[in-house]
Amino acid sequence: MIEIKDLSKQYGDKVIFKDLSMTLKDGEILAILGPSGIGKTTLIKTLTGLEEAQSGQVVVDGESYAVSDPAMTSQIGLIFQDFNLFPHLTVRENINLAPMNVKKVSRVEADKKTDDLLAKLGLTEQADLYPYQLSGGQKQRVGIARALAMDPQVIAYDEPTSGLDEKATEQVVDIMLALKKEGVSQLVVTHDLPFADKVADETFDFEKEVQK
Ligand SMILES: Nc1ncnc2c1ncn2[C@@H]1O[C@H](COP(=O)(O)OP(=O)(O)OP(=O)(O)O)[C@@H](O)[C@H]1O
Repeated sequence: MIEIKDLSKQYGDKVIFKDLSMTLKDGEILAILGPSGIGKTTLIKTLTGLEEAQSGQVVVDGESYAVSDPAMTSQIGLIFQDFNLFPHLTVRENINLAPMNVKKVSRVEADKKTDDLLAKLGLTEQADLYPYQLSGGQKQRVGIARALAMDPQVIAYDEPTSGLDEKATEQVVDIMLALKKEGVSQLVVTHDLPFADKVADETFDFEKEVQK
């Protein structure tokens, strides 16, 4: 279980959210809903260490961390809205990169895990292609494989269906539900309500819950 407690973030004088708290249960999909510009992406960025919060704690399985503690942020795998794949690396190299560079896993071991993830996500044939050779849905799935390669406690998605057609959106739904079956906890920022309806166990309405 992940508990986010009293998280506050401002950019300069502008308060984005104050004393925000939420709980993500094991194996649950929590959808964070709210209008554009309200601070959903900022929340995901503070939880993954891309933005510093003013204050807040995150309790992971009973252990409490300051929100910016890399020991916590490294447990959350982020899937970016615009995929953020490295354009000069193949699909395989994109997925292998963090396990090899950060976790110091051998290439043989990294390749083995990457092959498993590619098979699971229906990307085996794309292993040696570059991002520009992929569809939007395939790029999204590479982003998911890249996050999963680091064995995170939680997967966080920022608007995973934006720019995807219906079929690619359905594939994201299927992947998220399959990961849920495996017990992966997932956090998803979205303003795609039909999509949220399909995947979410719980919703967090930013507008209602967040004080400024
Ligand atoms: N680096 C920054 N410096 C200053 N203000 C910022 C910065 N990043 C975001 N903001 C502001 O913070 C607010 C929240 O932005 P955020 O991107 O988190 O919204 P959002 O809810 O994710 O919106 P969207 O659904 O459009 O992505 C916005 O008013 C935005 O202008």
